[in-house]
Amino acid sequence: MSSPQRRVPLPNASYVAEVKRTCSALCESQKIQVSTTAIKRLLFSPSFVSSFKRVSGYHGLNFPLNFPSVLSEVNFLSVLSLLNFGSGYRVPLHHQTGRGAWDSIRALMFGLYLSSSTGNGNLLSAKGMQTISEQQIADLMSVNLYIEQPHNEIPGVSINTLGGPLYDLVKLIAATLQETGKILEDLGDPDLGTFVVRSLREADAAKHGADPNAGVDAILSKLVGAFPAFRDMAIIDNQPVYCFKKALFLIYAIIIRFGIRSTPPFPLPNTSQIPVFTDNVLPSMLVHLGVVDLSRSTAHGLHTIFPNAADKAQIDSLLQPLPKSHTSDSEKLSPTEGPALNLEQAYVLRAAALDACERIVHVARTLDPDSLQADQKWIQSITLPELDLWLWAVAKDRADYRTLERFTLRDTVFF
Ligand SMILES: Nc1nc2c(c(CN[C@H]3C=C[C@H](O)[C@@H]3O)cn2[C@@H]2O[C@H](COP(=O)(O)O)[C@@H](O)[C@H]2O)c(=O)[nH]1
Repeated sequence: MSSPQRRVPLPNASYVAEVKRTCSALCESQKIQVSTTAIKRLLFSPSFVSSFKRVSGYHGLNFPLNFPSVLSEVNFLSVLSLLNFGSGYRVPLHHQTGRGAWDSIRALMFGLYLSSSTGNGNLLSAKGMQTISEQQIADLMSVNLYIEQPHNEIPGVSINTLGGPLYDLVKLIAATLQETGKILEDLGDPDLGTFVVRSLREADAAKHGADPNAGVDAILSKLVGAFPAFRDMAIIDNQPVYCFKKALFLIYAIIIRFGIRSTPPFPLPNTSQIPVFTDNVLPSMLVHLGVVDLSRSTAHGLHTIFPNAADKAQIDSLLQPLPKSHTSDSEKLSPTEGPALNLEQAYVLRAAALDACERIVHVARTLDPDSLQADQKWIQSITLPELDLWLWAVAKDRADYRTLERFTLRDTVFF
């Protein structure tokens, strides 16, 4: 069988348009349904209305680190985005460290940054990224790379050997750092931040016409063109699909941090139409909240993966407001493993989530203003990144949401 990720052509110049078009087309050909009724049920639900502003307002990208320069912070955010994967290892990570994928990668980034400032050489430079060992990564993430296995010859005796899912994750991280560091070095760039700042400047210089996505297109094409770890795309049933979650996240992280300044240190692209950063959380939540309907999507067996998802009573209960006794910290249950998918299934679901978010924002924007009460008017102006953050963060915000299963895919560096 040919790999879905081999021989995928890069999009033509309109990266953003191609992301949106290919995700929508795949959603449609896979018979995934997103109805306006289901979208409105979410938008006007007590859960959404009562938590949207609070939950989508905290982006969590202000790090308590004393960056010596703007470039150093851009580099930090860029490498963080490069490593923003590992969702398939959430359960073993929680089991060993009490943290999920995102918090584990953040811990790793802190560790790499802080050890770089103690005279060990800059581990976040192109050269440094190539020197980091698997053991160093494991230590900084507080994961144990050894598993106990029964001794081959001596019954009753077990030995510790390298292995297990977290060893696989650490290998993926090490390989991603090494590969990216090597490419940067070959390009003559001292670090990823330098590459990103140059791309921002070149995107600005090349800006022409009225296309609001021209800037994001230009930066995406540079990141995706240069680094395999950003080439988040596949061919599913002969259709190309482009998600580019980490590259889009990187661009938006820069906007969040530097867009608030009256004079940003470098030109920033227009991100008003930036697609959501589609991972495993977004599609899983949209299925549980009754927006993405998989019941007719039989080609890749998606109709069976979340058996309770179409249960009306469950959807109704999830759309109720957060019960007072169940605030975020009251219960930190260890998550349970959701359905393990293959690459094709995962791309179809991620594409569906990306397209569903486009539709949600479109429905919100086109609500009849006369039908809205004064305290509902804000719904019309929700943005894609706010919706992304709400879906991602609300999944951790309520005890009942925390128990909802997310699908998993291991062995990927894309989400
Ligand atoms: N769509 C979307 N996906 C996101 C994020 C983030 C980071 N969010 C923080 C950073 C900026 C935001 O403003 C948030 O404060 C991580 N992930 C994905 O989740 C995956 C699961 O992780 P966990 O549940 O920990 O195991 C992780 O591998 C990664 O693929 C996001 O924002 N949107």
